[in-house]
Amino acid sequence: MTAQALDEYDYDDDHSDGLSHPKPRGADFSHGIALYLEEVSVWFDSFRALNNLSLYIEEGELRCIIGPNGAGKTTLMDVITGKTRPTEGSVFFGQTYNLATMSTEQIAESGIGRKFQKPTVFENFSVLDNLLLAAPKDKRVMGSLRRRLDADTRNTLEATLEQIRLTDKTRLPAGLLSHGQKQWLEIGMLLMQSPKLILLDEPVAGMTDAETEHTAELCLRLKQNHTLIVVEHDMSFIDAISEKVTVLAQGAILAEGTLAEVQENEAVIESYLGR
Ligand SMILES: Nc1ncnc2c1ncn2[C@@H]1O[C@H](COP(=O)(O)OP(=O)(O)OP(=O)(O)O)[C@@H](O)[C@H]1O
Repeated sequence: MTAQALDEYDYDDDHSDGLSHPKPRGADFSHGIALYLEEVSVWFDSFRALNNLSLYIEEGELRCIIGPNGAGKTTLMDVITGKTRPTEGSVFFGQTYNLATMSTEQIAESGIGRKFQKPTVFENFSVLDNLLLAAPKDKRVMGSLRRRLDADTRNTLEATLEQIRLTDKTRLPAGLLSHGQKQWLEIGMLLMQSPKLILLDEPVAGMTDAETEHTAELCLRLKQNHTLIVVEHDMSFIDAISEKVTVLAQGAILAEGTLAEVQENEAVIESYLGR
């Protein structure tokens, strides 16, 4: 019961303290493209992990990236989030942000959120406190004497708990959640930052079938308000959520299309899916 748990915090809809307004997100999607990579290569010494890769993700798209081990999927996510710099090529978030020149923190603040495969929630903290800790720094209330939530944060919290279906677990220490629930909590922690683009790295690894199904539903809900890139090996999950699928192999795009289309592609069958 969100309302009761949230009522333990003072409610502040007075924005005059200047802390209550979300930072404006500057990413300009006016051309309909959320993310574009052009002729990106990443060299690790003499090994080329990404090979002249060009990728365009439209605003509101849910793009699935699949491919064999070592194809370059993680490297691609690392390039988007600034963890790895492209050796060649350009990476833009909307029209505005040249990601190749920004720090990981600046990229996160610009509206790109990434969930890694392994959940990293604070196990001793409640679901609610994990979400509050993930709120942008100027909105955190944990250290303050008055546990005060501004209207925006409260609204974001309620919407997030609803999205991740943990509304009835707000007081539970995160360590007591199931593996799937921890993953959803971590997605919720991303949502507290109001990202425009969400990257999910193998979100259903280690999940039960029921959890996988719930995660597919969550991704489809997220798609209503976010652009998503999902890297996953689980084909039944991809089948449940996918529109356009990009198949990577040896750092380059092997095929792109619906899952059915790429599954029939001879090169994809040879290098990844098999017969
Ligand atoms: N820091 C690094 N130094 C050297 N080689 C690296 C580095 N990071 C990745 N690689 C290599 O680049 C290639 C692509 O790796 P990457 O992790 O991007 O693949 P992947 O598609 O995510 O694979 P998986 O499905 O197994 O996670 C691999 O051959 C990997 O060994």
